[in-house]
Amino acid sequence: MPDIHFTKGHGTGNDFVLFADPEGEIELSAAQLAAVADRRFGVGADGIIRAVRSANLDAGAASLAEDGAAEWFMDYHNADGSPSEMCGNGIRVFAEYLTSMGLVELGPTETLTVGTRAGVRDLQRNQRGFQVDLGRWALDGSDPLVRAKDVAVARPGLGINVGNPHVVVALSSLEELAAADLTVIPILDPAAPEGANVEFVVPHDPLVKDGVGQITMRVHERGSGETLSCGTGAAAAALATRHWAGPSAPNNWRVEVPGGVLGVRMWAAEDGEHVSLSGPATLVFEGDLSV
Ligand SMILES: N[C@@H](CCC[C@H](N)C(=O)O)C(=O)O
Repeated sequence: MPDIHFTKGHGTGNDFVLFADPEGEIELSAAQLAAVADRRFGVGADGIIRAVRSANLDAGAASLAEDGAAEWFMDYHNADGSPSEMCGNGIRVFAEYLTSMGLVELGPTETLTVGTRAGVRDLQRNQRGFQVDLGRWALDGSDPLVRAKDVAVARPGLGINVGNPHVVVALSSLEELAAADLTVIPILDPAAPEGANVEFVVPHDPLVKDGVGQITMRVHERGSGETLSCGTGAAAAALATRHWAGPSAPNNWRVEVPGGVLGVRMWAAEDGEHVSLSGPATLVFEGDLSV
């Protein structure tokens, strides 16, 4: 039964339990992770993040750290104990955690490279908190019909991968968005074999203000249920809205989520178009638990 010193943090209300396991000695089962994330019987969180040195990952995971390019690996699990490839809010909070715990030193203009199951990701501090390059994105062609409880008719969804899988659905008004019951898992047709995070988005009218696209979204996260924010989901929602809006749509987006505001930017890199996410990263308290 390991004793774990943890830190609780959040990014726009998407909250995490973080702990350091530099040597890679702590393997928690899905049931143990879910018990920590439980909001009544545990610490409570949307996700659990273990900080492990890439050099100490087991052989399978080590390939994901891309030959040690990143000193630290973000081992991310959802509230139900399932692993995910990537977490856009979590990786910013992870960067804040590593720096504030003195596990890495990061100058104001330096880049921190973090290993994830989706590959390595680069972060820098900015005026919002941290910016992370989520890398190349792709339409995944899944495009299921999506039915959410208390949304009158099934809607067409756009499947987008930003390191992890998303389906984005447009709703017509903020009233309709508020009425959706996202405590119930939205039904996808066809079903996604690996599951998907589902974002419901309302484009603002006018869509663009001062050159920046404006949307509001809510999300049902795979493995965690409705959360106050999802960073990769915000990126997917902005990408989907730009796709629907056509060629004149901007590359900078302001995404309102129930827990705050995130910034999304699409930009041309040597290997194709990347998408970046900016937002706050806040550490709240520390504690000890026996798992
Ligand atoms: N909240 C995260 C996404 C966490 C993982 C997701 N639930 C999945 O299973 O892919 C974010 O901020 O991106």
